[in-house]
Amino acid sequence: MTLQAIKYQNNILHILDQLLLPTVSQYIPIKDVNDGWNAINKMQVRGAPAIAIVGCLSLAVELYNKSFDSKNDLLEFITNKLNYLITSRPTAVNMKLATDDLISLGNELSKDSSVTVLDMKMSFIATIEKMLEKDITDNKAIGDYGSKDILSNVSSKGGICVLTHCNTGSLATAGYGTALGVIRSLNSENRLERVYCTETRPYNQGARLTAYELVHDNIPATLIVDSMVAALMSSKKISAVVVGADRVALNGDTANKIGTYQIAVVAKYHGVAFYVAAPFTSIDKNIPSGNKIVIEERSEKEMTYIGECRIAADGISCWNPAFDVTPAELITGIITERGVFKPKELEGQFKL
Ligand SMILES: CSC[C@@H](O)[C@@H](O)C(=O)COP(=O)(O)O
Repeated sequence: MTLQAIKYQNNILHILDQLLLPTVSQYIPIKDVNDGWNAINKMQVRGAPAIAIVGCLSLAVELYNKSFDSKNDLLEFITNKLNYLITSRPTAVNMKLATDDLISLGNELSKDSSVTVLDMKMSFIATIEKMLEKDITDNKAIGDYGSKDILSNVSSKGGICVLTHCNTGSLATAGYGTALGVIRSLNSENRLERVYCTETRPYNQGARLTAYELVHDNIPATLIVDSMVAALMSSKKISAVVVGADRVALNGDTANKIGTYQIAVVAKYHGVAFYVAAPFTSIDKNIPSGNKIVIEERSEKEMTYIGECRIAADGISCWNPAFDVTPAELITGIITERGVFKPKELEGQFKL
């Protein structure tokens, strides 16, 4: 059975509480946008695509039981709720792009006199529900394109070793995953000898979540500490690094989990291909380059404690940026549901 971070049926939404993983698997109900905002902000759900899907579904659940006097009231309601959801976490762009799409749908429907208030409400709900399905289809396409591209650049016909960072799998998406989707595809084609996953300090998405998914799916995997990446590349044959993205700028600069940038630098030094796997819903065509990306800074408690146990010296000050930006020049390819692009080819995709 595949892992499911998001369970949605008949307008009832539950999410797997990722703060409790890997020791406890517990689903919690999300009954409205406030619950959605809190779950995203506390990182009970995380990962750029999952943040947008849960945020939007929390709105769908709230909308379902509400009635509106006019289409203007409905549009104002969803605009306010969506703009609130965007404030839950600032770096991933997916929630913002979903907001723009839903508001422009609202503007279109409000002008159409054949559409009733109820039609408009149901149309929002149906559009949001489709996000779940589309994310899985997109991830499978990412997996196929990515595995083909990686394999086309290796001479061996046998299994290869890859490295990934953070969690980009079923827990970060509607299912299958982006970078982890590429790894799943390599594995299902019997071309994966081993995936190495980093612990991903300070929140440990790699040790807690990616390792959990890999063990659950019987994928050959080895956990390493973040500071072992250079040693790994100098002592083992790593064919590629595949990571996800929270926001890709138009020039290909990519914000992803803190530590991604240093892995890209080390990969360049060792001549290892470095791929970003991300759906178009993670590409921000309004940002020309990575220096315009807002980087979320999180509580120092994530660094100074493990659970309730303090591990850092009392009184030390901390800096805890949750993401960093990998410059486009370090990226071999951006794997999307429409194919694999060089960073400089990305802009052209928005002119088609
Ligand atoms: C498919 S998930 C891609 C990214 O969102 C992922 O790599 C990542 O950085 C997640 O960060 P997180 O802070 O856990 O939300």
